[in-house]
Order: sequence, then C-alpha cells, then structure tokens
Amino acid sequence: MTEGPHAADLQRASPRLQQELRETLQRFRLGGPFYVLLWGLAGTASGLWTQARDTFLLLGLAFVLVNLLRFLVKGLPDDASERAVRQRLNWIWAVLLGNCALWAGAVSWLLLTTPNESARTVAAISSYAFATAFAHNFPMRLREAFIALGLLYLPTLGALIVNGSRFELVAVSCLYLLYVSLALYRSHAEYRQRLDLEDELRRQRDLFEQQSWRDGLTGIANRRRFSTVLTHRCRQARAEGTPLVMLLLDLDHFKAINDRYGHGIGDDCLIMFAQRLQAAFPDAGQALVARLGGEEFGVLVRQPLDVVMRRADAFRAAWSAVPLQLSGVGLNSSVSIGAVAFDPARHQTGEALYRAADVGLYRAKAAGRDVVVCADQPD
Ligand SMILES: Nc1nc2c(ncn2[C@@H]2O[C@H](COP(=O)(O)OP(=O)(O)OP(=O)(O)O)[C@@H](O)[C@H]2O)c(=O)[nH]1
Repeated sequence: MTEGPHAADLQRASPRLQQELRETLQRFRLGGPFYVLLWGLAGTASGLWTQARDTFLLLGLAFVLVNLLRFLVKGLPDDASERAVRQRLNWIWAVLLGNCALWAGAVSWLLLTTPNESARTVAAISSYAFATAFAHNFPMRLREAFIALGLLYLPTLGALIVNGSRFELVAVSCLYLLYVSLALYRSHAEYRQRLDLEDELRRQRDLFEQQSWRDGLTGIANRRRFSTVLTHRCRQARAEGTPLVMLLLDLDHFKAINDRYGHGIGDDCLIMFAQRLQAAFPDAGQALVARLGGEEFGVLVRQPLDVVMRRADAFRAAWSAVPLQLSGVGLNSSVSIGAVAFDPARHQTGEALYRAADVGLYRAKAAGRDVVVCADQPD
C-alpha cells in the first residue's frame, strides 16, 4: 500500500525540480559573508563590541557557522531522485530561514540595547538590504520567502516603533516593506513563467527530436534513424565481433495496389506491414525496424545469419499467406527480402552493408519475388 508514493519518491526528479535545486544552491552560497560583515559593522558602530563583547562575539560566531553550513550542502545528488532533491531543497531552506531568524534575534537585541543612532541606522539599512536581496534572489518558494522577509524586516520595523522613532521614518519603512513584498510576488511570478517557458522548450525539443527520427506515416523509425543506428551497430560488431544482419524488405507490385485500390488503401497496407514487421522483430536491444522510404523497409538484427534468415522467411510466409482486410477490401500482398551478414573484411561502412543487402533484394525480385535471398548466396 505504501509502494505507490515510495516508488514515486525514487523516480528521477523532473528537470524543473533539478533546475530549482541548481539555482537555489547557487544563490544560497553567495549571501552568507554579508551577514558576517554587516554584523561586524553594526556591532562596531554601536560600541557593543566593547560593551557586550561576549554576546556580540557569540552572535558573530553563529553567523560564521551558518555561513559555513551553506558550503556543506552538496549539489545535485548522483541518483537525482525526486526524494533526494526535495530533501536537499528543504535543507537549504531550513538553513536560509535559520540564518534570517538569527539576524532577527541579533538585530532585535542590538536595537533594543543600544541608543546609538548610527548603529541603528546600519542595522536598519542592513535589514532592508537583506530583505530586498532575498525578494530578488529567492523567489522559488513564495511561502518560505515571505517568512524570511518577515524575519529580516519586522524586528527592525518593530524596534523603530518601540523606540519611538519619527512617524515619517516608520511610514517610509512600511511603504518599503510593501514594495519589497510586491517585488517578491513579481519575481515569483516571473520565475514560474520562466520555468514554464523552459518546460515548453524542452517539450518542443523532445517532440522535434522524436519527429526527426520517426516515419510520419507508420510511426516506426525512419531512414535517418536507420542510418545512424546502422553506422553505430557496424562499429560495435567490428569491435566486439558480435553478429549483425541487415534485411532489406520491399513490397511486391505495390504500384499495382495503389493503382487498383487507391493511395489510402496503399497507406493502410504500409501501416499494417510496419506493425507486423515490428511485432516480428521486437526491439528489446536486438532489432531495429525502419521504413526507408516508399514501400521499402530495413531491419537490423544482432543474431547469426541462419537464425535471422529463418525469422525473415517466417515473416514473409505469414505476410503473403492470408489476404489483408483493409477498409473492407481484401487484397493479396507479398514481400521480397534481401539479407546480408556483416563481415568486417568486406563491409568497411554501414553504406557497404546496405549496398550488399540491396544486392540480395535485387536477386529476390529477379527470382520472381515473395522470397528471402542472402546476398552471399550463390545464384
Ligand atoms: N500509398 C502510398 N504509396 C507510396 C508511398 N510511397 C511510395 N509509394 C508508391 O509505391 C510504388 C512503388 O512502385 P515501384 O517502385 O514501381 O515498385 P513496385 O510496384 O512495388 O514493384 P516491385 O518493387 O518491382 O515489386 C509507387 O507507385 C509509389 O507511388 C506512400 O507513402 N504511400
């Protein structure tokens, strides 16, 4: 029962989630030193460096430790599982919010302890600057970013009110908080829009890639894909000494089918042929079935020649045995097949293997069609 969510957790994280982790991490590592630096400035300006050295140093040390924590979070996990990526993101946000809470506590203490005007100014400007930077840099998670904004901003604003600061100052601070909140909203919306756009681009790219190797009519691999795989498999067979056989299949008298029944039925015939050929030579890393153009198909199989010849002949016999029923029309069709086994001494390129298979096909047609002929077979 728990298998469903568990299995989903172990799935590979989506590109969108992976990107969120990359971007969050990149920005996460940048901010830390500024907290240490500005805390030092505020403490020195306030005189707390001398008046309450221990507390001041303790808080400074806490900023340094949080800063170090930022560099302990690693990038994309090796398995890139959804669960691992989410855990890493949660950890980053926990450190970020911890850092903001620390700033909130340190600044509240400073503002309530010291009457020094310049120290208060440094603390207030630092808080507002951190809040602004946060709104622009961490729009990935809106809820968490708002909590961070509150932690960075509100203690300073509260201290201004409690300390009886001038009305104009409090009003300007409130207006600026409004601006920062709106900026966070806008950055979040823009961030999501950008991710949506990138998702769409990825989808279009995948679709284009798929379409560029699929045959539009039958949906199986096209000539382009076949040529790429042919080159690759020839190289592999040469390097590993494994068997490789190419079949070239051409429907017999296909023009007559078109002429007699029309192109629509001709198309249906090609689609059915592709489906049956694919079923006869299922992929599973062994075979590649492609439409090379018109009524010509190619198959690559990593098996010995005698085995492939038997399979090809069984397919040929089954295809011509029973009339096809296409849109209520019954028609007879047969196929001629040329076969050739890869020989590293004779086939230097995929093109050479293709030409040899074509010789087999030519002989099959010349022999009266509806037959499988191996190119190396004597006439
Ligand atoms: N319906 C349909 N016909 C096509 C398609 N592509 C090519 N053809 C037709 O396939 C026929 C091929 O004819 P030919 O090359 O003369 O070969 P054939 O009639 O099969 O004769 P043999 O190969 O010698 O047995 C032509 O009529 C082409 O118009 C297609 O996508 N759909």
